[in-house]
Amino acid sequence: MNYNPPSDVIIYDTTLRDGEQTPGVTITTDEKITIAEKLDKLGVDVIELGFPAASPGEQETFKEVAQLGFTSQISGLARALKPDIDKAIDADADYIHTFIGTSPLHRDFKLKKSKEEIMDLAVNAVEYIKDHGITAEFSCEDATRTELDYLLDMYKAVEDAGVDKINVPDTVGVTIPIRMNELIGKIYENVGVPISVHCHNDFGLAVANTLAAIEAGAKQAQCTINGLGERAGNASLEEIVMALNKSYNIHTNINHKLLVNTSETVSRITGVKMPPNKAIVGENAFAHEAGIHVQGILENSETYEALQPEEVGHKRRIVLGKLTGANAVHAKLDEYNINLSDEQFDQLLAKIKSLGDAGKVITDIDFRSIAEAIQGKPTEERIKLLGISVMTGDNTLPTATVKLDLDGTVKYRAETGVGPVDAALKAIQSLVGEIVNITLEEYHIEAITGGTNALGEVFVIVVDEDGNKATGRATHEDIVRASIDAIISSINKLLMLRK
Ligand SMILES: CC(=O)SCCNC(=O)CCNC(=O)[C@H](O)C(C)(C)COP(=O)(O)OP(=O)(O)OC[C@H]1O[C@@H](n2cnc3c(N)ncnc32)[C@H](O)[C@@H]1OP(=O)(O)O
Ligand SMILES: CC(C)C(=O)C(=O)O
Repeated sequence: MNYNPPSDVIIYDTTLRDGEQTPGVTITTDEKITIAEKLDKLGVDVIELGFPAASPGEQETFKEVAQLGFTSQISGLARALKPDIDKAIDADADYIHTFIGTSPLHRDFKLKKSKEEIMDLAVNAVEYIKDHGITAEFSCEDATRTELDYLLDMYKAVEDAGVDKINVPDTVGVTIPIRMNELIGKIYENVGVPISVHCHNDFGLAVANTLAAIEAGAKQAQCTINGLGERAGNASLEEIVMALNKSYNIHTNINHKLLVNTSETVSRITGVKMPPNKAIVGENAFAHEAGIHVQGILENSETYEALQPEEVGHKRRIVLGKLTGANAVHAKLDEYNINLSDEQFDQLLAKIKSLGDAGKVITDIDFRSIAEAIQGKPTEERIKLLGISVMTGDNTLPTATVKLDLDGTVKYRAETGVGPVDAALKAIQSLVGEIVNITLEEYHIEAITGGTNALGEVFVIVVDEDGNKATGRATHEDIVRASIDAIISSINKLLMLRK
């Protein structure tokens, strides 16, 4: 095994190029600017902004963003063809990443060119970039499926042509860490310029392969925020950077505290939601439910956390459910300054367990309202439903009129929506907007008896502008009414916080 890790690693972010190749994702100029600003603040060394030859619009966007004067270098991808490189130069790229497929599959089926022809294209491309005084990075596309001798010859040829950095892509994510380590070790022995890697995640090994390459001497990691990219994506920037920091003590210029915020921005703009269990940035990355874990965390968070949430701009969450233990409940009661007798405490723990057994979600606000109900405190309802009327049908715009008692004042609002429930929700949102801004995070409806007069049970989770969540549940023969009752009950719980 090769072990020549550098003391610091260059982060080359390709969220705006390979990340934009995520099926279904397109990023407008303004959105590219927003993401590029975040990446620049995050401290990435190079931003691969796009492929200027792809279209006039892509070239214009590239030019606009490249002129914003970021600290990060701005790179453009180009085939090993002069017209592509010219488009990148005309778009003001200060760095050009050029590439050509080198594996037998790419040579014979895609490019239909000999090894020599491909080498000539690569050398000419690098020389052309360097003649323009621009930083040149060169990739042998599908490097991990290319014959080793030919691969080394290619990299040596572009080194002679003056390339600044070579990149080793595992284009279809087929390699494994030990092979990546061997490959980079061989390139490191034979080529003098800094080595970069670009790993795809087809077998879930992109980050492991990137780290294996760095162990063998790679100086740069190409990666994306949230692991976005073609097919199963690329190596995730946040995972690489934190593994380098924590497990290898290798420095990057990344400001770790901005990782979660950057991830959220990219997720919102691209519409690609992170699974809750995504490392570093997922909603559950620092969430704990099991009683034994929570007790450990409360004593010393390192018992069950490899890093502190604050280090990456995240927050720790203690989640309540059937696996909750007494220590967690004590901690929550302390947090909310609620004093219970031993008997009340046992009732509360039993209630949490029974809700958990029934598969119910228990937010912190639900917890507070259950604890206060056990204390015998009357639940204050700042919002009361006084009446609703809905109009819907084939040729009618669904409309709902809602009449509420809001802190003692009677208010009405009519709104339209895609259906009566949507219209009613909009009317409620607008009525309560002066005291709380709510969004509906989850909505489920279930028929709990049979027939057309079945009882419908509606379950909702609403979120306020500070991210506080409350659940609401209501049952009624009329599903519009059940929906409104559930939403109002959840808003009343949220408003408890503002007492
Ligand atoms: C692994 C990666 O992620 S690679 C980057 C992928 N990104 C993109 O493809 C960017 C978006 N692409 C596009 O807009 C278009 O494909 C363009 C503008 C680049 C090219 O469009 P077209 O000229 O219409 O060609 P098309 O896409 O159909 O085919 C690609 C051509 O480039 C050739 N080619 C592919 N890669 C390279 C390369 N690195 N260097 C030189 N030629 C190449 C192919 O052999 C094919 O040649 P042909 O036109 O003689 O058949
Ligand atoms: C252009 C190269 C680096 C690429 O995206 C790949 O091979 O996956």
